[in-house]
Amino acid sequence: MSERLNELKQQIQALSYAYYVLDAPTTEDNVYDALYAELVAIEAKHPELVTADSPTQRVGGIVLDKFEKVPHDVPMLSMGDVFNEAEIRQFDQRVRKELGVEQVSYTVELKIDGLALSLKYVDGQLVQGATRGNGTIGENITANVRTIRSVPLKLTEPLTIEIRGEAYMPKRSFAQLNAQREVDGLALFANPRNAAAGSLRQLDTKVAASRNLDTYLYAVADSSVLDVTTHSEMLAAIADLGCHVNREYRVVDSIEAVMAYIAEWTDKRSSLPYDIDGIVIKVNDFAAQRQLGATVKVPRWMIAYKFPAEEQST
Ligand SMILES: NC(=O)c1cnc(N)c2cc(Br)sc12
Repeated sequence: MSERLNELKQQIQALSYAYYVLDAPTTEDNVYDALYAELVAIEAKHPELVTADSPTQRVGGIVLDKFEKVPHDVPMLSMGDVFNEAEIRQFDQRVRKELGVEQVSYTVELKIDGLALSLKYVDGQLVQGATRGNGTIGENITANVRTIRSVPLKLTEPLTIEIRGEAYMPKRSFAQLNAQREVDGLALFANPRNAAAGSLRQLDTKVAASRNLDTYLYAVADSSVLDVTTHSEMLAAIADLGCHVNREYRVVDSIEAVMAYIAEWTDKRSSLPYDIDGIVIKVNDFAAQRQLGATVKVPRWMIAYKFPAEEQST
């Protein structure tokens, strides 16, 4: 029986990964539903065989009375914002001067307009999900994070690692949620970011599970756990571990190429199924990042170019 149970868990996990992480469903919903129903039935008969990484354990039906505070051993820093080309060029000049080089490789990424998230794994098992909080103390929202289908409950490797990123609500989920709140006479959320934050701060996990949240993961608290020397290699490594990584990142070798990427996504951002509020520009090489270091509040090797505030439609 436990053999069939493990087979079902692997099959369901593979289908769920394809659907929620690769955004490429490989089977009809009814096939998934039948496998899931069989797993639920076997676990109901053999509760001793239920494991924390079973797909049935995502919505625990837990109602907390509060969120406990948890420390971030490695502070979750924010980043400096820039608003125009001149400031981007100043960043590039400072970086090349401090590194003593003519040319620097940058990783450019979409800045997801969501809520910063920390995911701690021990031997590959998800043991804690937390908010950024003030950067050194966050809130333990593990029960809610487990309900996000793109968050792996178990990594493909038994690593002990802290992976960070953004939880967000897709635009379509936001529109559906506000439409239902309108019908129910409830206050509407102002934007998907507030809706995602409000959903993850729900004490009732069933509510969080109903909000169709998603994640894009883009950092590791201690990259020495992985055999990587650059940010782009790290992104590929956490994608291989089963994390949802945004595919639009690029490695570029000039600030001109950074500008071109910004121009491209300034035009295309409204067509994305999720909100972005800027472009993140990072020195790609980890040794160079260490050489540049950080101020008390922000790293000196990355900046966020923020899009101009959108005209509010009247
Ligand atoms: N890809 C990234 O690095 C990224 C994307 N979206 C965000 N909201 C943030 C925030 C920080 Br801090 S980094 C980052």
